[in-house]
Amino acid sequence: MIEVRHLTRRYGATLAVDRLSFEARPGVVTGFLGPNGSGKSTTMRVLLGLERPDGGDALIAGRRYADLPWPLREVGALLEARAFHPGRSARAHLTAFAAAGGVPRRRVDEVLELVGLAEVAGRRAGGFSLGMAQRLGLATALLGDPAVLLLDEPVNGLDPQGIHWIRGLLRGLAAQGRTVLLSSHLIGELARTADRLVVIGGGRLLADTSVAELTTRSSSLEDAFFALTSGAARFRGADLPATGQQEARGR
Ligand SMILES: Nc1ncnc2c1ncn2[C@@H]1O[C@H](COP(=O)(O)OP(=O)(O)OP(=O)(O)O)[C@@H](O)[C@H]1O
Repeated sequence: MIEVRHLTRRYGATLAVDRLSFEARPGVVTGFLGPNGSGKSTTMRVLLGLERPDGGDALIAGRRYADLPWPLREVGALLEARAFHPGRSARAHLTAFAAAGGVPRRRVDEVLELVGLAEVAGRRAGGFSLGMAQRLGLATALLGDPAVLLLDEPVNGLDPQGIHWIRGLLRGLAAQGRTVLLSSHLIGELARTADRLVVIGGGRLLADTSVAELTTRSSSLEDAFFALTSGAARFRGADLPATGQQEARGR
């Protein structure tokens, strides 16, 4: 479970996240959608304890990241594709991570198999294509067998076959009861993978809705996205979660 409650984060004069509230629940792929610069990565970085909020809370399994006893086993994250030492092999990278996070070593081969990197596990990760690097990032996220996954634009660099594969993987992980939060600025891509969509713009919640509902209310998903992000949305209010509605009513 992920809970973001009235989260605010500023960078100087820029209000990157503005009293944002939403939840991502177990068993569901939640798409986190917004144009470039809308605050998605900032929200994820706060959830992962990499940034401090100026206000509000960002909780995983009811706790702030810093208060999780075994973070690697509670939450797996993919923020940047090439977050590894280029001279290390994929196996060495994962083994070092496993040792640091208290994860049994046998899990390394399991995740290499899961992401389709078993055959190249001994190669220098610095020579990996972007698609292979994304797979290694996913393997790292899955290492601790976490109940919560936070993935920032995970399909970047993947070919159509890779995108198809990652969709199946993420849906399978949600079907096992995990919480999956998946960010993108592309609505079409998210709609194929996610069950629910949390849409933000300018750091604020614009809609919290199901893909099915958004589809029935608009002539196309792209139209719905443009309507929402241009401020012409009619979804605001109707689809806001209870906390957001209370806030909108001035509580
Ligand atoms: N470290 C930082 N210092 C200053 N401003 C920042 C910093 N990080 C983000 N911002 C600003 O905060 C706002 C939100 O950025 P953020 O990266 O969270 O958006 P995003 O939705 O993830 O965008 P993208 O889809 O391009 O990744 C932007 O205006 C950005 O310029």
